[in-house]
Amino acid sequence: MSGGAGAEAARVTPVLDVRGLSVGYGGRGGVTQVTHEVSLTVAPGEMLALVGESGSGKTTTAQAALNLLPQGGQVLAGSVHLEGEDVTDAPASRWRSLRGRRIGLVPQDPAGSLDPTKRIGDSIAEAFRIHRAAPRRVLAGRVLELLERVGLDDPARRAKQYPHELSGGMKQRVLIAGAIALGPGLLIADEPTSALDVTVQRRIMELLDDLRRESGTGVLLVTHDLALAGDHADRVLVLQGGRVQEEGRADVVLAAPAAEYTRRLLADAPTLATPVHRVARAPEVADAGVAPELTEPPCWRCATSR
Ligand SMILES: Nc1ncnc2c1ncn2[C@@H]1O[C@H](COP(=O)(O)OP(=O)(O)OP(=O)(O)O)[C@@H](O)[C@H]1O
Repeated sequence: MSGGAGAEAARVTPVLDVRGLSVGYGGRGGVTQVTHEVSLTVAPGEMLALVGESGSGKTTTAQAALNLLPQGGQVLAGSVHLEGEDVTDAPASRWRSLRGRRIGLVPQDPAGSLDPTKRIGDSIAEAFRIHRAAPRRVLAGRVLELLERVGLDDPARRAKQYPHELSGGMKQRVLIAGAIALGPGLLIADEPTSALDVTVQRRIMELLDDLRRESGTGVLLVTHDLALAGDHADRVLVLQGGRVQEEGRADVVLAAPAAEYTRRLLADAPTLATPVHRVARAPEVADAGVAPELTEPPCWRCATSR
């Protein structure tokens, strides 16, 4: 776990405040409710992990917070506040402005999320262009700064490359660069590392940790991976069948879960048996092209088993 926003964070306005959110899917034939009065907050600089088995409502909750529910999805009750602004019923035009500027999205599939016909630099510049957020003369420099910020070596060369010339981890770094381009207060990361191998996965999570520490960006992490949540999130919120089962500090909930459902999830989580975060790093092999970096994070699992 890292970040340490904790109690201090509770006193400031959350970057995301979801209250009593119920979502359903359907049409004329009727609506099936899939989440039930879910409430959560993400403070500046904090990472909250939404965990739960497949179908528990993690993605639906994150999509509702972004106002990006798929067709047929509808908010049945509840509210969403972004940095104190009630955006529950905000019009589409307001949401277009909020996404990118105030909320960044880190997608699950880096390979499928970049335009294969666009150079990396142009993809990142797109965020500035859409929001008219940087004059043309400074755009190239801003793109290079971002590529450097997310740990890519030789930013000038990377900016000219196409997605197929980059590894999966590097593509995810590019997408993170695009997501943070306009300095949003909140990043929503839905299984951001599930398509990556373990070593690269860990370095991407460390990058997210660094960004939130340096910029105070809050992160809502959607993951089915309890080990990942335990190693990186400040707090976890456990969903089952669209209902909150428990919520609390990640180290506390995962070391001593109060809910029977969380105990079962932990018992069924094979990765918890192996401290994957302690796997020896071989960045030059697994994540070539990424600048060397980072120190060893503290380990809640080792601490609790000592
Ligand atoms: N587009 C959709 N249309 C109808 N039902 C949907 C749709 N998307 C999700 N659901 C339903 O909503 C419920 C919650 O799904 P959701 O994808 O939010 O769960 P999840 O916890 O993110 O699962 P996973 O980890 O598999 O992504 C499930 O019952 C699912 O079948």
